[in-house]
Amino acid sequence: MITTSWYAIKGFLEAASLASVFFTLMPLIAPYWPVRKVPGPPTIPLLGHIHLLSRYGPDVFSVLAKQYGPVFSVPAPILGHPIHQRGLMFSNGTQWPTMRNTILSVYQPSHLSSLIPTMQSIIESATENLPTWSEDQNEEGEEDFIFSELTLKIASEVIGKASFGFDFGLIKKPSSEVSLNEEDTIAKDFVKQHIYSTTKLKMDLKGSFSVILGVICPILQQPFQRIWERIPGKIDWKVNRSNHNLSSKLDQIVEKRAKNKDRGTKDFLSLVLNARESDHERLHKFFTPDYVSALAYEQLLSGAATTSFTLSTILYLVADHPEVEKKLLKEIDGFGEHDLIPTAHDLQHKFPYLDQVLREAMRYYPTSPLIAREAVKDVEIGGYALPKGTWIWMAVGVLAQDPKNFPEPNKFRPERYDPTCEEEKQRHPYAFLPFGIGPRQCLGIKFTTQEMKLTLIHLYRRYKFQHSPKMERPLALDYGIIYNFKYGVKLRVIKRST
Ligand code: HEM
Repeated sequence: MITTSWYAIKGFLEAASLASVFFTLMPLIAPYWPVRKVPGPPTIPLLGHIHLLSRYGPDVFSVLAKQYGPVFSVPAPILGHPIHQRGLMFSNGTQWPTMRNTILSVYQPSHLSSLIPTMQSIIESATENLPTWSEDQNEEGEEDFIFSELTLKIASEVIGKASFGFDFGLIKKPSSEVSLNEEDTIAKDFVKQHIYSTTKLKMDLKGSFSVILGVICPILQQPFQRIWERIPGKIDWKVNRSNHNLSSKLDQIVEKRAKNKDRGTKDFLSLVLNARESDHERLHKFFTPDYVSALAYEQLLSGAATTSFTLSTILYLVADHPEVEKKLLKEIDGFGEHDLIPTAHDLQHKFPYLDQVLREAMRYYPTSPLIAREAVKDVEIGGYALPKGTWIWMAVGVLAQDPKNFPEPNKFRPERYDPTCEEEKQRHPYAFLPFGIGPRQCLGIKFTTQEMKLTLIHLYRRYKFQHSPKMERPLALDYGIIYNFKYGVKLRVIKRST
């Protein structure tokens, strides 16, 4: 049976691979692409449907957000590709406001603060035995550590607990603590399949003939894909099989949880299932089992790689800026004894410099360099006439490099976010958009900020970090729907004496 979750998963993989193929092929295709003129002064050349408004500065975004926010929806088709529209990320927007309001409770401060012990225990288990390096160690015996792999495990495990209520088993525990029931085993197989789909298979997809064809001639992609899916060994066949496995595991998880009436309210999946079983008939209609699977899976898709990427870039950047490291360690040490776990209130108010470091790292390496909207009717924005169906790609990454808003944009300087400094006061309010903007802004902002701060405080209380000699410069990135590291962030871990 074809399920919504299947579509959401497939959609994500295809969108991600299409985006990376797009970035690779665009410079080659651009000169031959028919350029369409939009009527109305001043004219913007549209490259097919692709349109980078960022060139025109943040003012366009403010118009978008203030006047037209509600008429924009996340585009279902990326590059004209018929991705299914019901998955959350790819939702066409008609049902989404109801969904968003319902699941918003999961992201409320009271629920988030109750997640601190869970997050903290995952962070502690994951980081207790890091391979450390000391100055007197010779180069032969040096330990290099691919930090981005660790942060991905932490971020996935946190989502596993917070969203699915499972221990995904990505972080090793003493064998005496491990006892697997049937649900744990399904959860482990599920996350293994997820990692395979979003890493190895996604990379393979760049070599998929149907995906490349989809970029050049979207109309031909589906028919070709259908043929390739039937030929064992072809990439489309592998993707199809992997999607099927992933989808059936996810459906099993949801089915088992739905049967469990003592599920409680601790994780996202249980909360959504409780909402479905509540008295609201409308919610019952919306939250079909397939939709619940897609929603839960999207937590993993949108929350793990993004958080992991940002955490790793912070460690990478701070390791390269001793003056930032010194200031940060002073703030963290000044908070209190090293075993004092900060509360949600502490995290929000007592680490202002850590806040600035986080923001500057997200400006320097934004996880989502592009955010898309589709005009659902003809609109005029900032004097530009955009016909219905136009895709508007907000290039957050380009904005974040604009020297008008970020003087010396190539410098990593967290102090630029100090609320008392002129640069911060004068900056355009929409110049910094790492979490998007408007009614479809990231739902996980508070969740991820809490998780990242807890992780960084725990790490910097115990360790300092240096770039490994094997760390490439500049950092090599893979371009897709979100950025990723080409070769990982390789660091040396140095135990702190205090
Ligand atoms: C550093 C970490 C993260 C970054 C940089 C990030 C960034 C983003 C961005 C740019 C968007 C699109 C917003 C727009 O179109 O205006 C988004 C959407 C979303 N994010 Fe995040 N995100 C992060 C972590 C998380 C986490 C941890 C979760 C969940 C636990 C999450 C859940 C979501 C959801 C559900 C959406 C879709 C919202 C909608 O369509 O209405 N994100 N995120």
